[in-house]
Amino acid sequence: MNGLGNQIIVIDLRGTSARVTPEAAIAINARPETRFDQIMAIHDSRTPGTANYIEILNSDGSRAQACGNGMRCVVQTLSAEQGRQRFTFETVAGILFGEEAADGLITVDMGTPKFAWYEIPLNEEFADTRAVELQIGPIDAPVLHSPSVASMGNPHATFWVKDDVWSYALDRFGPLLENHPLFPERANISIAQVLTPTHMILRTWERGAGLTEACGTAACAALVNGARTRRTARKATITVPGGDLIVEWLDNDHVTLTGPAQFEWRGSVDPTTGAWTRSEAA
Ligand SMILES: N[C@@H](CCC[C@H](N)C(=O)O)C(=O)O
Repeated sequence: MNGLGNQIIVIDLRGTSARVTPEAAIAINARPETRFDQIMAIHDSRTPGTANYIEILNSDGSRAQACGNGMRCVVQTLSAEQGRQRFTFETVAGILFGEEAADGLITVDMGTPKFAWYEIPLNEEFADTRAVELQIGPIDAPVLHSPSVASMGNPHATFWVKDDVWSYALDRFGPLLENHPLFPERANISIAQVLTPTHMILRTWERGAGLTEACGTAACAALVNGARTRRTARKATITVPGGDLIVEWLDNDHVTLTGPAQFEWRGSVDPTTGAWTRSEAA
C-alpha cells in the first residue's frame, strides 16, 4: 500500500504469535519490488477495547513507535475487510483511533505531542524546545539551524527555512542529523517552509528509512511546532512530496492527521525470513 507515496507493507499476523524480524524487514527491502518505508504488522489485540496491536518496522529493520501514513493504510485494510469505519488500535506509543470517511479519506488521532527534552528524547537539557542549539554547515553561516523538536510518539526535528525546501541537500544532511549525538534514539529530520499560517511545505528524512514521499508523524510534529512558535494556525495543509495532508491540533491536545491510503498489491510473506510471493494485483 502507500499513504501519499509513503511505501507501506501491511502484514497480517492475527491468530499467530509470529513477529516480523528485523532480518525479514531488511530482506524484503532489499528486493526492488518490495522496497518500503515501513511495515505495519497487525497482531491480535492485547488490551480490551482495542481492535489490534500494531507493530511498526522501518526499512533498516529498526522498530518505530508511530507511523501516521501507515496507520491510515491499516484502517483502510481493516475497513475493506470488516465493513466498519472506526477502529481503536494499540501501538508501543499508546492507543490510537482511526476512521475512514465516506469520501475515502482517513483520519487518525495520533495522540498528544510531547515537548520536554527528556520525552523526545534529547541528550542535553533544554528548557525550551521550540528552538534548540543544533546546526549543520559552516559554523558562522549554517545551512540549517535551531530546529523545533517534538515527540509524536517518535522523535522529530523541524528545521524552518524561508526559501524552497528543494534547494536543500536533505539526502546529505538527513543522515548526519538523524544520527547526531543530540538524539540518543536518532530522529526524523524535516525541512519546513511556511507559506501562510494554514499552509506549509515539508520534506522529511525518516529515521530508519531515509528520504520519503510523505511522513505523517513529521507533518504532525511540524504543525504543532509551527503553532507553538506562532508560525502557523492549529490546523493546516501540509504539502509533502507525495501530496497534501491535513493536520489539526485539537483543543484537547490531540493531533489528527487526514489523508488518503491506496492499495497496490497483495501477496504472502514469511515474517521470519522475508521470503514472499505475489498473488493479487490492485
Ligand atoms: N512514515 C511514518 C513515520 C515512520 C517512523 C519513523 N521513520 C521513525 O522511525 O520514527 C509516518 O507516516 O509517520
